[in-house]
Amino acid sequence: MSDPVVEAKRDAGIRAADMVKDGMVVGLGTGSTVFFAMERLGERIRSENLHIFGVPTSNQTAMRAEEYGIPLTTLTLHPKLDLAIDGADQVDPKKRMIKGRGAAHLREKVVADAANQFVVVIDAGKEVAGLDAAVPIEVLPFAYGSVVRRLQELGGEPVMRNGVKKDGPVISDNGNYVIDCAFGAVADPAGLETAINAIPGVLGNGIFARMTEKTVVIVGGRK
Ligand SMILES: O=C(CO)[C@H](O)[C@H](O)COP(=O)(O)O
Repeated sequence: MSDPVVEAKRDAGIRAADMVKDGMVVGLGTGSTVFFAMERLGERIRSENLHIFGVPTSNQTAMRAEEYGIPLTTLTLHPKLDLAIDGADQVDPKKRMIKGRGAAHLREKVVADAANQFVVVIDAGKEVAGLDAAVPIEVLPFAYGSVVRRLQELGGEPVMRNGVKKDGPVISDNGNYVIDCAFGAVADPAGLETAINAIPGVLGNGIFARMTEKTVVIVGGRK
């Protein structure tokens, strides 16, 4: 029997991939929903002779792109992208979101920022009335202790993200630590995004509250 959440993710991914036009340069996010979009892009490359390039946001996405036959490029060669496709962990009615379950949010935000349009693919379970998930924060290992103290001063409860099947901290694709910091209900997502980023040693955080105008949310299974 098919899983309705998986089918919703597949539907969202396919619909996002079908927004891609010949000649586009596309940001490729990270996560199970984006991988459905990438699988579909690979099929379109073969069946329609679609010519596109992708910019991957993680090592895992780069490996999937190879598997699906999506040619890759870099932000150095293509600093402006036509669109970026990515998943999210929570999305509110104003299209503000929390990302970073996969610890790829730093590169995901860089790639989303570079794109003319940000296409977010989710299942309905990701929709929330207000953001309240712990915020993933990528941190320079040298600054870990002082960043923890600053996050506590902001009212957060920072927890080091530890590995699964690996002892000790998760090391991001960029060689840094990841802190998950709960703030309860986030009343001002844009303000909190800015306040966290202002802490020396923070490299990026998973609140995406400043690109809502160019964001399109596709909820799988819903037209
Ligand atoms: O932010 C992310 C990775 O850092 C993912 O896009 C987010 O966690 C959604 O993943 P999935 O599509 O597997 O539910």
